[in-house]
Amino acid sequence: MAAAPSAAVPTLEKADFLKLQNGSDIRGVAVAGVEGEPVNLTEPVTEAIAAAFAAWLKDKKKEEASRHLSISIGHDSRISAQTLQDAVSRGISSVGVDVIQYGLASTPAMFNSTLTEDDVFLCPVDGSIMITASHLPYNRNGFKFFTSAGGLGKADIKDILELAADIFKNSSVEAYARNKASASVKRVDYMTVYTSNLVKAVRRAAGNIEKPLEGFHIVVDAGNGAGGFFAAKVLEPLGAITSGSQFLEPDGLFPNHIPNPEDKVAMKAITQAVLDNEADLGIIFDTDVDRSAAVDSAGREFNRNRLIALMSAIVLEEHPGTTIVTDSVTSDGLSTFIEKKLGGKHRRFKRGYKNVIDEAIRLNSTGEESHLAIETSGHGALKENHWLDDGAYLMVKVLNKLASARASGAGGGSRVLTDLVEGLEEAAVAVELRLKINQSHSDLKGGSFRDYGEAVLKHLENSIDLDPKLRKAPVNYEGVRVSGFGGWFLLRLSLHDPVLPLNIEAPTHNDAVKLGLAVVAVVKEFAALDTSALDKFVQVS
Ligand SMILES: O=P(O)(O)OC[C@H]1O[C@H](O)[C@H](O)[C@@H](O)[C@@H]1O
Repeated sequence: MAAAPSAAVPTLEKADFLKLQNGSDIRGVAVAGVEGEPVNLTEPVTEAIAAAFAAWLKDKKKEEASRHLSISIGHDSRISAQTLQDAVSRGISSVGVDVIQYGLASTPAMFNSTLTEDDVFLCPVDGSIMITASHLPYNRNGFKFFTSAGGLGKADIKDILELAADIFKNSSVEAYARNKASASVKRVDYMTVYTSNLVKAVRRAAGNIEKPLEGFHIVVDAGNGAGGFFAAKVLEPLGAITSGSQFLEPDGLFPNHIPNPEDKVAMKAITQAVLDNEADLGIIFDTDVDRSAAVDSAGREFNRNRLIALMSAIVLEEHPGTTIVTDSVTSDGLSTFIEKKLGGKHRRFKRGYKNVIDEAIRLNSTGEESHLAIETSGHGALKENHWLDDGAYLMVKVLNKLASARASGAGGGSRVLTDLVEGLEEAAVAVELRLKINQSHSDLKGGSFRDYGEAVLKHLENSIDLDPKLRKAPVNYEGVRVSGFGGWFLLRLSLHDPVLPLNIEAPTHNDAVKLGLAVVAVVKEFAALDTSALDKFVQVS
């Protein structure tokens, strides 16, 4: 609220607000009841953050000061969604900016609302807030912010949180009431606009056929997140049968599985649904639908490297030779596939969806053409779709492929997709072990976990230089990536957590252990590092 601190609201410092930053998102605990996780995304904190975003936006748009600005708000299926939506609305209104509530929505739809030109739906909005904590547990929640230039970056989020701390401290009840009176709150069914655009995109690609998916049986698993719309509002109008789709109803306790295409249990659930229903294709989304994965009719998963291979094949058919930007944990097999089989260029960049998208945009600005930025996590953005990070749009590209293959007489089912990734070499063993840094350990000597992690990486790098069986990757943008024993490993700092994730891929468990041992030798010297996961892995049974 311009939240007037009261006796009931504890004093919060700038540092408390800054702790809510998670890269380019804001994340916190919004629901009480989990031991050791006190609520820090309270209503007053939320109001202050929303007010800060609105004030930041007003500042950016000063030259348009004569008109009322508007911000759209959407949320996923979390149980704290309603409370936070109301608090966000109050915060925005307190600065005199209009609020347009969309209700249950997807993250990409929110960004889209800053680009859509449609007066009836009060679009385009000047800014947008998605209330979500992606796949995190039910007690968390958070915010993602957009303008027509895309998602806000780390630096902007930091500015907004600093401003929120000031607003929280200094606001007066009078100013709040005055500003609020001049702002309006409206509700709009924007998801109808967004989904009809997805439907139109598939129809257009199929040569303006009304039902290009007629006869295809496609099951959707929304994991009780916000993605249930995809079955009734996208697939069915296109003619697909969607019976057997599951967990489409929003339920913020996520009773069936975590909505996360990287999660093994989630992937098993959609795979089983495809097989049980003898469907042509399965589609799964994360909670807020900016990530997705698919499963073919034989139960083969298109997630992680395989999803990237599939999307690369589709995009490289349309744009021969283009550069595919991916995150850092992608496999060697994927690089070979993109470069040798598909004739594209692979830029293995850093982890983080914003990092890969920004890198693709940067490459284009330097004259290197790139049409796809995608992470193993299932985040993916295409140039043709305004670099919008959209799991649903990735699936639209997959549907286009199915429809066009059938139109050109190819056999039915998802065979065409399976064929597209033929030749992708996959390691028999692929693991991710996450080594925690104990931040209160004396070995940190008062320094930050980042400095400590960097010291581990430096030491590892030096030790690799001394080992003739190991070879450092000649081009690498994050952490230490090393080849050897027919495989590779990457040790890097987590984007947000005091953790060093270690990815290992190798042809056999034995080879993977040999790679793991090269890391063990180094990390053992760092007492604040919890190496138990790695120790367990290298103990060959
Ligand atoms: O660095 P990590 O801890 O593995 O996390 C990396 C992940 O962080 C967030 O979830 C981002 O949304 C992802 O884009 C990113 O891949």
